Amino acid sequence: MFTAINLHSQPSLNRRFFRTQISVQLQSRNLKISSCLSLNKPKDQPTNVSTAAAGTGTDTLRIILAAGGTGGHIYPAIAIADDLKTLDPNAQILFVGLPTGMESTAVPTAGYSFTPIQAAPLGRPFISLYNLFVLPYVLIKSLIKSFLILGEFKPHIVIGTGGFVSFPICLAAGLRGIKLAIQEQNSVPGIANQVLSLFADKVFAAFNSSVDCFWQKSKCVVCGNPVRLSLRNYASKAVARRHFFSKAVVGKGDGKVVLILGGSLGANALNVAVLHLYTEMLDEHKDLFLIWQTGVLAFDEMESLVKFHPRLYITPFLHSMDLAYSAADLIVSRAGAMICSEILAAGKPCILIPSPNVAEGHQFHNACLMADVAGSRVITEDELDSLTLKSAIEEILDNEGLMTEMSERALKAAKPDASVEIAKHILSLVNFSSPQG
Ligand SMILES: CC(=O)N[C@H]1[C@@H](OP(=O)(O)OP(=O)(O)OC[C@H]2O[C@@H](n3ccc(=O)[nH]c3=O)[C@H](O)[C@@H]2O)O[C@H](CO)[C@@H](O)[C@@H]1O
Repeated sequence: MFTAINLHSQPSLNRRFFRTQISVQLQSRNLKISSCLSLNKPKDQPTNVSTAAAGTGTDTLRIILAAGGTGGHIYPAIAIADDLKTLDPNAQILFVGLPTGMESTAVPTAGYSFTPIQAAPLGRPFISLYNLFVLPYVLIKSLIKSFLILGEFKPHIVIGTGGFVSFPICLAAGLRGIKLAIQEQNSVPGIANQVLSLFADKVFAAFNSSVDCFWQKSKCVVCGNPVRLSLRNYASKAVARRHFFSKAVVGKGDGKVVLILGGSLGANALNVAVLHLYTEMLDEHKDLFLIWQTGVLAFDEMESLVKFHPRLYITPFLHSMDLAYSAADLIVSRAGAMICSEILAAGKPCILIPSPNVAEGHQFHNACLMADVAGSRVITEDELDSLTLKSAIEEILDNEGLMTEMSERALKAAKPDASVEIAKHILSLVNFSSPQG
């Protein structure tokens, strides 16, 4: 039935193939990322701790933002930094993250100083070589580096938005009695943020449900997730669609656009399902357009298997998420907390496929919450195949009334000003009033 390639016949082989691909590409990508580090440094920005702190008077606000690993932790930190800068343009901001993580390029690109530290993920609670030897060694090393950074930069506050790299510097700040705030994106907090909440002055939670899980409920304030400034203002649908498709094909932009997102790293299960359905869907629906973000690691593989189609845009990573959200009528995505919050802010109907491979199954809880507040459809990875996904997409696209209802509910549940609210809380935590009033 499907003309592209029959991957169903070899599911286990496929998974193994993807895993091998991932580890091989990861190694080469790490090399590429570290070598781009210097190329991506903004010229007008200081690039390390001492130069970032240099010239700062005693009355200049100094903030460290600790974030890393994936976009879901890095972009909320950048959103908070942008709003802090709007409120206090003189504030000195330093980001701390992994030397080879996505943050090492995303942060300098956003115009902020970045200093790397090595860190390791907290192990699960069982006895293993990793937990007994590797973790304590890396943790002690990263704590020492964190104390040095704190001593040199002298921040008034440290803000952690997650990723295991944020743990040592936040812990060091807590131990040194420096003000500490953490931001939890998910509906269920991870263990690192639970531990850090013991030292934190404030916990910015995205959802009420995560407050219920925190040991330190009195420190929590529910603000929503900090959505980037660029995702709070959208271009028109027609302009956005012409960014992805040729004018001759997209015309006045009357067709339907489905945006497929695998999260900042991509999602193999979703890629395989889309690979099986895209030709049939595009053939059956002549007004349908697909924007498909595969993730960097799977892109070469997917691109080599996909046949060119003028109504298909395939990319490893979307650098203009504002245009992607604006172009879309329907979004099919993993249930990462930031993407969920951005979908609400954009007011779009969505189908969510939560990743089963995340701590405490938090994406499933995020997806259930989205179903509750915005009527989002949820397909578990066990249920996911091309037929299930195709009929879920068609059910929504064929029902204008349902699409409008889902959009309205999403907009009603959105908290687009979360980042401004968090920035204001931070200024009051450190007793700095905004020069902007
Ligand atoms: C595998 C994993 O650990 N996933 C976690 C990670 O997801 P992940 O990093 O995928 O985070 P989200 O899906 O929540 O957000 C991704 C962020 O990257 C941006 N983006 C994404 C794709 C793209 O092509 N371009 C782009 O700019 C999005 O606009 C968004 O701001 O952090 C989330 C927030 O803690 C968690 O809920 C997820 O469970």
